[in-house]
Amino acid sequence: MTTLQINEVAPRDGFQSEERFIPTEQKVALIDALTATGIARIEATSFVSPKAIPNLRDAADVVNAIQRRDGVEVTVLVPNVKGAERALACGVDEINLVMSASDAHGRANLRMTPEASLEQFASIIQLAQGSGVFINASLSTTFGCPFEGKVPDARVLSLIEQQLALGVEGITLCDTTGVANPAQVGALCRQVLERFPGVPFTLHFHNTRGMGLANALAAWQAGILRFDASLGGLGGCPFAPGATGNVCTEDLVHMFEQMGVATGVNLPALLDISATLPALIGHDTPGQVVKAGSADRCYALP
Ligand SMILES: CC(C)(COP(=O)([O-])OP(=O)([O-])OC[C@H]1O[C@@H](n2cnc3c(N)ncnc32)[C@H](O)[C@@H]1OP(=O)([O-])[O-])[C@@H](O)C(=O)NCCC(=O)NCCSC(=O)C[C@@](C)(O)CC(=O)[O-]
Repeated sequence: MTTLQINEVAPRDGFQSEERFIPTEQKVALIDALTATGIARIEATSFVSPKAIPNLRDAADVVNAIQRRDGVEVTVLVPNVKGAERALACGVDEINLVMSASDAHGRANLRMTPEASLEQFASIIQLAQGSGVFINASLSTTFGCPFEGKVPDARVLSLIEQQLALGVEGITLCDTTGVANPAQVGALCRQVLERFPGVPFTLHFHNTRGMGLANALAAWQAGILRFDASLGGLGGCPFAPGATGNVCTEDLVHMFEQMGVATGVNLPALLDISATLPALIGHDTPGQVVKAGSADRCYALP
């Protein structure tokens, strides 16, 4: 059976909305620990406006300081050409472009409509030509928008088609505010896999309404093998009202491993790192397995 690919996004999606600044060396230490657990990819930071996201103002310092490990790709979130120039200067493995499927979230988050984002993508792909950097694109509000409600599948499919036509190589479908349900996820995943064979699709869920793991399961049952997830369940887009944490990495890994689906990730190591998060960020995390222990945990008789 194919091993799943887990993309750890806590250093980006998780830290972007934390109130207190996490010192650069602590970010680097966390990333270095995470890349030793068997994850396929780490979203180390984002190259965005430091005024908009002060906690990631040290993006270049983080990318330049982390250890590079064979088999673990370093990706960074990029919204525009300025971000791409900064990312390319650091020698990342992947650029994860971001745009929204809905106009209103696009404007709130990126000050761009989807059409304007696609124009940025075209310039960035030109800029990255010959660099060997993989171009992924994350599509926010794929399953619904906090301002506009349901986003029609036809719009999502059309935007995917336009991204691919520009030269985007991989696509992440994002449930920004945790509105997706497993039936909806299964149906859309089957559609994209059938319509765009060979394109690596990743699913990015937020657990805002407790449907994150169920949605990941539905996506896997439809044939998806790549998942974004965030250590401790941290995360959330600061420009999407009501957004809360991503599906928790250790809970996701635990679920799949318990089902006999290989993730390649060392769960005990991940849990050890997750247990250090509250001290790092100054508050508890929503992760569950770190508190309850693995399902095969047995207690001593009273
Ligand atoms: C949207 C923009 C780019 C508009 O940037 P803008 O159009 O330049 O307008 P602005 O007024 O916001 O710009 C403010 C300042 O930032 C500068 N700037 C502009 N871009 C960059 C850059 N790349 N790197 C460094 N600096 C930049 C820009 O030059 C300007 O500098 P000033 O003239 O004031 O000195 C900016 O406002 C921004 O970066 N916002 C942050 C967006 C963000 O990080 N959102 C959260 C991440 S997306 C997310 O969480 C969703 C996701 C991916 O997880 C999936 C999901 O669940 O949906």
